[in-house]
Amino acid sequence: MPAYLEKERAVAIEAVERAARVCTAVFQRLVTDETLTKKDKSPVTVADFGAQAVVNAILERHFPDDPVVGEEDSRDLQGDGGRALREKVVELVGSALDRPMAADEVLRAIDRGQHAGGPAGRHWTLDPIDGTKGFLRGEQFAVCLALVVDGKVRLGVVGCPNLPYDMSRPAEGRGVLAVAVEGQGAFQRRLGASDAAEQRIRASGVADPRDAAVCESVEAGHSSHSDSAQIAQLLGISKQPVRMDSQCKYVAVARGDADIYLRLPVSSSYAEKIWDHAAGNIIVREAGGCVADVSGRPLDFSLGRTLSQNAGVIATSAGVFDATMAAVQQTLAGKAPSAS
Ligand SMILES: Nc1ncnc2c1ncn2[C@@H]1O[C@H](COP(=O)(O)OS(=O)(=O)O)[C@@H](OP(=O)(O)O)[C@H]1O
Ligand SMILES: [Mg+2]
Repeated sequence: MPAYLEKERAVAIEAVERAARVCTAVFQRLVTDETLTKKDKSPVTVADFGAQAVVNAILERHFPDDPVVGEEDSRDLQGDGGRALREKVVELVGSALDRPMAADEVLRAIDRGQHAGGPAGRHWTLDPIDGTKGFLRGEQFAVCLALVVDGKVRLGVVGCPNLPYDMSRPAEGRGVLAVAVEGQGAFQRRLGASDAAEQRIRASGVADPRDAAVCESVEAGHSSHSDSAQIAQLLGISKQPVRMDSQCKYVAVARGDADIYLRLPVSSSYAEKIWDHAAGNIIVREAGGCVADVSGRPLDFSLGRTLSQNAGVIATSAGVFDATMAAVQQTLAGKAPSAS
């Protein structure tokens, strides 16, 4: 008998692999091109659309009835105004899939990502480039794909083209694909190696919070750096936090590079998007770690396109979860994030 979600796991890995190749190709071709500065946002736009089209086309081929909650839609690619961008994306998608695709097929593939999500049945959720700013800087970004069944994340794949495979031996190459299926543990393999061997990954066994390493967003607008400094102080942590873009932070906790990921709300009006957390969430949990929001509630993926009943995210290895939550609550007590 095939293992639970065996086909979905294989297809999701293939889709993330191909989408990651799209992103890397765009980066090499456009961001490093002398005519474009890294301030130019167009490379990320082309890669975002291209990666979403590629993943959605692969999902449709294997699972035609499964809807997708994806970050992008095709509006900017339509009509005369969208022609230049559309042509670039169509060419990119054709070469990534090894078959030409007509423009309307590409737009339709992108728009398969417009599902509303919710509690019933199956849907995929996709962030074609998570950490767009990291992508443009040539630092960390990730292609993230997850399957939600009956409101719960059951499968997650995070492709991290720029993450060292082994943090203690960075010279041995970059490119990590992390994958987890509910009940089956979390694994990593080398991104870009089709027959790559998989290695089980586990969150750290750190028990004393003073020994913990913290990671957080690069952008202070996405997670409060001042609150995290206060939490680290309460926990007796002297090491500086590692700042990294994207769901690579979940992978860092899942394989013990870091022990605590803090995402501390800056504004009470921002609702986290499910595609920014679904895949990373199951990878950390299957690696033996814990994930909750700043109130200690589990993340609720059954409510549509956002985590509307959660605020922030705390992901840690199991041994430091309680202490971290206590420090988070002490720090945030009586401090309402601004409503702007
Ligand atoms: N205000 C606010 N608060 C919290 N999160 C926000 C906010 N605004 C945006 N985003 C989402 O953050 C995603 C990037 O993830 P990170 O914050 O972990 O990385 S980064 O350091 O900011 O690059 C980023 O994902 P991408 O857009 O895919 O890069 C956003 O979806
Ligand atoms: Mg994102």
